[in-house]
Order: sequence, then C-alpha cells, then structure tokens
Amino acid sequence: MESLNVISSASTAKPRFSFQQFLKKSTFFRPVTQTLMPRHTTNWKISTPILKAQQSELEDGSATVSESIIPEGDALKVKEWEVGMFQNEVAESQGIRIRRRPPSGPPLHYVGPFEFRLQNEGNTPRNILEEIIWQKHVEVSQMKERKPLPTLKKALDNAPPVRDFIRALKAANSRTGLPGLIAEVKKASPSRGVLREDFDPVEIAKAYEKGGAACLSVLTDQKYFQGSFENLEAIRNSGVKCPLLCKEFIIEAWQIYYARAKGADAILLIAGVLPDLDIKYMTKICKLLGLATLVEVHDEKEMDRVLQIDGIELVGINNRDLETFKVDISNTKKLLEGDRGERIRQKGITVVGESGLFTPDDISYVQEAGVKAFTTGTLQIPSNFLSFKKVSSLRGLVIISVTGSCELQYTSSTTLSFEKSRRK
Ligand SMILES: O=C(O)c1ccccc1NCC(=O)[C@H](O)[C@H](O)COP(=O)(O)O
Repeated sequence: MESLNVISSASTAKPRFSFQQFLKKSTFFRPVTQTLMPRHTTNWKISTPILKAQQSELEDGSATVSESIIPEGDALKVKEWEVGMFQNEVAESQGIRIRRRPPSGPPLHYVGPFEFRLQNEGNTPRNILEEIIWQKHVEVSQMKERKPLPTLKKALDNAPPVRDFIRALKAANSRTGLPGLIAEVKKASPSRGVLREDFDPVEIAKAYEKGGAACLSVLTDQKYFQGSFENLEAIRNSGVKCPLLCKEFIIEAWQIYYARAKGADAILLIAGVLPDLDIKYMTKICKLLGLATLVEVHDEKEMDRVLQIDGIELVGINNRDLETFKVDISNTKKLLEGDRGERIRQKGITVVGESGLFTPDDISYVQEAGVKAFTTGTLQIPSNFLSFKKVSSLRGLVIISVTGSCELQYTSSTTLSFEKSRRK
C-alpha cells in the first residue's frame, strides 16, 4: 500500500504523485481523535451519497482514480469495518491476539474518497481461531439481515423456559463427589476431523443424559464443526432435560438472542476473542435472558482479566490452545494455583475443565486441581477397554462414548463394569 501511486482522473494531464505525498496534501487524511476512531481511519464522515474516487491498479503498481458515489450499503460496510478495526485495537491493548476483522479491511478498501483493491498478506488469518472468527462475522451479518433483532426478540416470547445450567452442575458435583459432566454433542472439529459419521444428535444427547451427564454442550458452528442450531433445537424439543450450552463462537449480542430462541440455557464467551467490555455487556444480556455464561480462558492473563469482571459465576479453563491445537491438561492446574486459585474460590466461581479430558485419570487430575465440572467432546474408550485401568476412581459416573464402540457403566458397587455398546 505504501508504494501506491495515485493518478487523479480529474486532470487531463494526469499528474502523478506518491500516495504518501497525497496523504500529506489531502484534507481527507487528517488524523481524528484517537479515542473515537482507530489510528488508520481518517476523518471523513460517512454520509450517503459520498463522493469518492475509484482507484484501479495499473501494472506498475500505481493506480487510477475516478470519481464515483459510495452507495448507502457500501457506506454501511465501511462503517462496520471501521468499528471492527476499532475493536481490533481495543482487543490488542488487552493482550488479545485474535483480530476481529481482516486488518486491511474488506477486499475493497476505502481511504477518504478513494477505493483501493489491496492484495495484503495481513488479510490471511493467522490461525484457525482467527479464521473461524472472520467467517463468523460474515455469517452473523447475513443471519442478522434475515432475522433482525426485533423479530428475534418476539420469537423469545415462545421460547421454552430456561433451565439452570450452573445449578445442574453443582447438583451433580455434590451428588457424585465428581466434577459434573458437560457432554459435548460434536460431529467434527478442526483438530480431529470427523469424529462420527452416523451422527444423530438427539440419539447422542439422550444417551449422554441416560449415562449421567449433568449438562450437554451442543456445537452449532456448521463450517468447522458440522454442527447446527437445528441440532440444538431438536435436542431441546426431544424431551432431553439436561440444560444445554450453545457451543458457538459469539462475537455479537444478536447471537445470544438467537441461541436463546433455539433453546440454549447457557452460552460460551471466549476471553481470547472478546475484550472485557464485550464480556461485561454480553454477561448482562445473558442475565436478563436468564442464561448462564461460561467464560472460557486459556492462560493466566485471560483468567486475570475475567477475575476483575463482576458477576462471572462459571469459568472454563481450556487446555487446548486454540491457536496451535496443542493440548496440555496441566494448564488447568497452573491456572488454579496460588493466589489466583484463592481468588477464584473466594469469588465462588465454578471452574470447568475443558479439552483433552479423556480418561478417568485425566478427570481425577483436574478435580484435584479444583474443577467442579468438565467438558468432554471426544471420550476415547478404546476397543480393548478391559485394559482401561483405574476406572474405579470415577465412581458414580456413567459415560457413553460418543465414538460409540463401547459403554462404561457404573454399578452400585465401587467398581465399574464394561459392556459392549447396546447401540444398534
Ligand atoms: O477442538 C478444536 O479443534 C477446536 C478448534 C478451534 C476452536 C475450538 C475448538 N474446540 C472447541 C472446544 O472447546 C472443544 O470442543 C471442547 O473443549 C472439547 O474438547 P475435547 O474433549 O478435547 O474434544
């Protein structure tokens, strides 16, 4: 972008000057009050129609400029993009590495009255989480157009009553002396690919409930997890009683209302994606709607940010680094040690262990660290399950493998018996 030249079409002589020179000359490019707009935006007001120049690149990297009008729809996109860039800056200041929008803006990049087509490597997501977030932004914008918030709010009048997610976890914990199980209804994931081809979400949800899950987590992202809001709705309407977590990548309040309309009792907020203000604001909306909020953290910094927000009752420690996929369950222990752990206990926060918890040993380990609940999406019960030792430490917990090859069943004695799956 720095080397871009601008040719004014207004002049027949087409004088050439550098883009930098142009920036200095142009009144359009004066910096604005930094508190209101991101560094790289300019002080031109978005009002429609906007007089702008259209720029197309020449072979030598320079560009031609011609006057045109920004249609109202595009002006809105520009505004949205500017808000997104502002969010990127706020997020960065809180140590959030995930950018909410591509840094170079939409493919057509407006600067003052000009429009540029940029080929910028910054527009490539740096990791899978960032890719998911950028994709989510596009999806949510489209969904919002189809179902604006007022329509959605009306639909909430007919939504089923909310079930108490946190109470269900606490009850399971005190009943069994084990962390409450949040079993995940998940067909696929970016890190593990397809987990189960013949995926019947309602059948799996019922099996989990029968198997002793306190709550269920339903993946609703379609592109990366092959989930859907239809799955969530179908489970809610199937007679399953467990409270449901809508496992979605929430970036806008609209999604919370949508999740509630589809039968969610709880939603996930990822601290690695959302700045503090978003977490505060979204938690308030959830409280108004009666939903629980599971705020997910991965490192100390995110935990410390979340601990200074009032009213957070449920915090998930993700052992999976969503930027690299590396899983390390000692992460849970690390984040619950020392003063930090003390603060969490004092605040009465229920801690959920997330990811990489496959075996009874794993679960005992995070329980000792202080978790009162855990999520698992891919319990791996090997086909030679008889060699699956130390299962007895999981007394009281009945788990049915989502991969469906076998079943772990708790008996009234202190040992667990194993049976081949009764699934057809
Ligand atoms: O699991 C992934 O590959 C993944 C990638 C990018 C964003 C999120 C991802 N997972 C979401 C989850 O939080 C897990 O589904 C959940 O913690 C259960 O994990 P596991 O028991 O290890 O299947």
